Amino acid sequence: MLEVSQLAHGFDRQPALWEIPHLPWQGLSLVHLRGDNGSGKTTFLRLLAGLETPRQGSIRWTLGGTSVSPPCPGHVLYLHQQPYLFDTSVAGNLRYVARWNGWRGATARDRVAAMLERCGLAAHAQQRARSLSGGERMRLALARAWLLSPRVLLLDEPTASLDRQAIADVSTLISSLHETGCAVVLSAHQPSVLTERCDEYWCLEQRSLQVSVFKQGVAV
Ligand SMILES: Nc1ncnc2c1ncn2[C@@H]1O[C@H](COP(=O)(O)OP(=O)(O)OP(=O)(O)O)[C@@H](O)[C@H]1O
Repeated sequence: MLEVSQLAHGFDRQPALWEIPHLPWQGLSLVHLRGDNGSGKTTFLRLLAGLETPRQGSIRWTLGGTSVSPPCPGHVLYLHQQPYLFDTSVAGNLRYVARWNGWRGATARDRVAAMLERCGLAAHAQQRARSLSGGERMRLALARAWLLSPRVLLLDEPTASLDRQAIADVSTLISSLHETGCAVVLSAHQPSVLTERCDEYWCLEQRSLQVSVFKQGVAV
């Protein structure tokens, strides 16, 4: 699903943050991207989403049998740690996506209502999205992404600054999304219930990417 070749990226005249000769990924595993502060995790995720253009090398996503370079709008989504929310109600944020999807009338209403329930936001439907707590904001951003049925979600520190309950809630949602067949790469500094569920680790260190894969807790 993902094929990265000879990738290198840096800013201004600085040396490359890292060099990644080859990274193939089938998109089935739940991936935890880790690395020290400044190792280039956000930059890597933004490159995979097509929000930056690599200095060198190529990134190809295979979606529905077609190989494409990012950006892949609606298919490969990047979610920032403090996701942008439209300045309207919680339900309004989801209705916006419903319209984008071409849903109208009862179809749109039912799907928005079902997603609000699924993400535990039904009681907040009429609240202004920007007044939500950090955990609720992330759940709304995930709900909005989910309505788009993306093939890949790239999550930048989705549980940073959240308390234990909010981490558990967000983690459950991300796992559910992953179980629907959406490929997920998430960056996180702290181990959490979410990172413990990951079965593949991409570690940016010493200007390179180390990959470890686990099956039933055993490295393969
Ligand atoms: N637009 C930019 N212009 C110049 N330098 C940048 C830019 N974006 C990132 N950098 C630099 O690239 C390096 C990697 O940044 P990045 O945010 O990708 O790291 P990170 O691993 O996500 O860090 P953290 O864990 O602290 O969030 C940092 O030194 C940062 O200052």
